Amino acid sequence: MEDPDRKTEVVLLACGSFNPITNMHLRLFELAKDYFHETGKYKVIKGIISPVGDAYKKKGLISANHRVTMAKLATKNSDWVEVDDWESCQSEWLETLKVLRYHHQKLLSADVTNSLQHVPITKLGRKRKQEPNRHEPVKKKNQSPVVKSVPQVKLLCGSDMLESFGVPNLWKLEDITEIVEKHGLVCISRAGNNVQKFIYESDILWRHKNNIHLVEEWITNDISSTKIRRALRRGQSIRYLVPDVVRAYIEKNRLYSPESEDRNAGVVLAPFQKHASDPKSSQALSN
Ligand SMILES: Nc1ncnc2c1ncn2[C@@H]1O[C@H](COP(=O)(O)OP(=O)(O)OP(=O)(O)O)[C@@H](O)[C@H]1O
Ligand SMILES: NC(=O)c1ccc[n+]([C@@H]2O[C@H](COP(=O)(O)O)[C@@H](O)[C@H]2O)c1
Ligand SMILES: [Zn+2]
Repeated sequence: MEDPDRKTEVVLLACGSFNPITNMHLRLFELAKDYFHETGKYKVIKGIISPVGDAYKKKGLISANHRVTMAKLATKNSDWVEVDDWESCQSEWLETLKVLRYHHQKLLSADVTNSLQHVPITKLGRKRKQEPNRHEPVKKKNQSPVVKSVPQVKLLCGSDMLESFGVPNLWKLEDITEIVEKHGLVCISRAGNNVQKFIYESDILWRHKNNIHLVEEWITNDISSTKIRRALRRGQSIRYLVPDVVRAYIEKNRLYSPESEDRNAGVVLAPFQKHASDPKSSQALSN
């Protein structure tokens, strides 16, 4: 029997440039975890940082190799947030929905593997033949079944990312719908954004507002990667704004300069290239 007090397990996935990762990116995870635990209904079991690939073509985006390394250094002392480089290793830019699907699928496969490990070897062949790809709770002899649902993968973002859903040609309406319908979104407030009004003004977001978790950041902190890169270009200190190991890595490799800021200058951002001709994405959230 399913325990009604059992908490829903959640994995938080943050997608972005992380150019470079800042203390604020790490704070996003802590804020979201506190929020979910305070509801009493969820248990956050893992946080994943997925730096975007170079094919995103954002102006000033330095190589994924460096961005992933910095994110790994920044999270090496965390016992629950990790970096996944699958997205950044793809040769083409990937829609965020595909990244969410990938991580959900990965958890599903891990869960099935774990379940099968509990099934006696003699039964494995038969079980596989009868129920291909079925995800079933494992029933041990003389025990109640171990009901284990696969964790939900929720997209963790700042309010600027949520509001970017309204930028023409940037997101496909069907992607936004699947993100809020099947996965869910956790959005941390960010200075200058009025995300509640934004949700109110979109029928799709309003319909799924129960799956959009808004987290107020009371101890405000407006660090951004853009400001970090700007300070570095000007030879100013970034100490206490990014983890010290990240600062040391940037200095050692002389990562940000006026030249690096010019990378991809004049190049069209991948989502615009991909969606410009798609009428479904032109006005993603027009009502
Ligand atoms: N200060 C912040 N408050 C809330 N969310 C934030 C903050 N900084 C970053 N985020 C969120 O972190 C995710 C990754 O963001 P991203 O890599 O673009 O960092 P950024 O600081 O916004 O960088 P850039 O200035 O280059 O756009 C996004 O969802 C973004 O909204
Ligand atoms: N249609 C989409 O799925 C879509 C569009 C724009 C940006 N994104 C993602 O949002 C993130 C935005 O990062 P930046 O704020 O650094 O540009 C990136 O991970 C990018 O891949 C996804
Ligand atoms: Zn950003």
